[in-house]
Amino acid sequence: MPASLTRAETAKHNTEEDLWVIIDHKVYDLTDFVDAHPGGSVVLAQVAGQDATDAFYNLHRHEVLQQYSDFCIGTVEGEKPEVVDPQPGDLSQVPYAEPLWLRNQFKSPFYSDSHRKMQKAARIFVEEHMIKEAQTKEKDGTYISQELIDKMAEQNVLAMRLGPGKHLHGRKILGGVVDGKEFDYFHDMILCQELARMNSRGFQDGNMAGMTISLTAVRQWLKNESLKDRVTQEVLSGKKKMSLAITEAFAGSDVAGLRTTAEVTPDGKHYIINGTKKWITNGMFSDYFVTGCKTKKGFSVILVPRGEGVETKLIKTSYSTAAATTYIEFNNVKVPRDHLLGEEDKGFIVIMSNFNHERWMMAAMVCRWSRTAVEECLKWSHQRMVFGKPLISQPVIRQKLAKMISLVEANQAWLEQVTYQMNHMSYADQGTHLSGPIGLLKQYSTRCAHEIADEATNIFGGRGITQSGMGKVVEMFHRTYKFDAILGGTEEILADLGVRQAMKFMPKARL
Ligand code: HEM
Repeated sequence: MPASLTRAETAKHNTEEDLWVIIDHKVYDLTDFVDAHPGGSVVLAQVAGQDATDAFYNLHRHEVLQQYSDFCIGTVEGEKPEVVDPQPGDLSQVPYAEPLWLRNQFKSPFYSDSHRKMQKAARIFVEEHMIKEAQTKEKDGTYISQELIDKMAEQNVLAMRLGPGKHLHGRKILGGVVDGKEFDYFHDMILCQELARMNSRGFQDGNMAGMTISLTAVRQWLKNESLKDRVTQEVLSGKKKMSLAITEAFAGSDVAGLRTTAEVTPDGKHYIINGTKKWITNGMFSDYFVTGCKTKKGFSVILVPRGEGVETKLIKTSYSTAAATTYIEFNNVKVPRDHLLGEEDKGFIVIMSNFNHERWMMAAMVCRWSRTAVEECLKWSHQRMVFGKPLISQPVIRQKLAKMISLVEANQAWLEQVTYQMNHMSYADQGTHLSGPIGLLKQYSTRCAHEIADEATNIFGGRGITQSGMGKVVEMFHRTYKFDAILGGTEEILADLGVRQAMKFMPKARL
């Protein structure tokens, strides 16, 4: 039991040599921390012996108090802490901080008990095992630990990332809360949105994003069954890593402009691959590269194991190098011919069919990120005092919040509609009927993120452009939402795709 202390007793400890303060009805002995305090000793001396709740929350995130809880020596007699102290798995009580289906007052036709159990288990897993590493790696730029990969493999988190399918049958997910057979696109969406809560955009990609977008293609298109099974087993058990290597410095979306070549050897048994790839997520630590190449009469996709002639170099982008964004050089790399995905010269369909799931995942994640930015702004504008009043008492701030909330809610509602369609369509039908809507959804999500990041940064002011402290979440969101606007297809390409796909079904109607 923490000690019960009076305000009068606390007031006596009012010097730099003996310094207590009250924060949210709890007493903290900061005597041994004064010299180490990042904000310096002067500010602490100014509030020594006093209630420093407002001063503290104007300058620090609540998580600082959780990290330094050892300094707490008791609670003020007859008083109770008021600030919510979130525990792993908790839902946020801030309005609009969770999608409507997770709020007690609201109902949704899309979610079953199984989805709810999965959400809870995923949140606890992320909070207990991932957030700390994510935030550390985001800062120091090093890659995900094998320990975390092993933990994700053990709980089948890696397998879930590929979406629903046979690879999940017989697997128990997150300690058995969901059977692999019942896993659908809503479970998939929930996982994406819970992972996005790590607030570490570079690490988010560093966390096996390469596998998520390349093993799917191998499973769908590689004809050599034993090779397919072996690679799947190696990657889903976390022993090997892989990435998708399509983009080059010479060409991105226009596959026809790619210059990496794959020439068949005179005996017809191998390809010899030459060329370069750029911005390849996870390339630095990948063992396999699903690589787009020019072949005799077109474009082909080939599974290239790391080996002689493959060289990888780190590229620094505006998010963390934890993503392991890579420049790759293939110099006379010899690969057996049965490592081809689909048909030779017909690789376009392999890449195109793979894009839907990737783009939809990105839309789900960026929507969740946008929501986190809204939550941050609601909390901040509620607690921040300006001109003697909370920031939220300014009508201009409420207008900004109204716009941000509306964008997020509209985005989530559309995402759920598309997800429902995915649950009720074959993979092939999704290619025909959903690639347009998914393209539009992704470009809309990132356009919304653009607006939200802009407003959120202005609400946070200087803190919104500072990488530590109160505005760090908004700062990262503003700096990194563009990755979602570019990776997997730029907004312009996707908007165009959406309209062109729609025109394919245009009847000969007249006004
Ligand atoms: C339990 C008590 C406290 C702890 C553990 C603590 C810890 C910290 C930490 C870790 C930082 C670095 C920035 C961050 O991570 O947010 C910081 C910054 C700061 N702290 Fe504290 N602090 C405490 C109380 C206070 C109080 C009572 C005041 C003022 C009256 C204060 C004033 C500041 C200031 C001015 C900064 C610099 C903020 C900035 O750069 O924007 N701190 N503190």
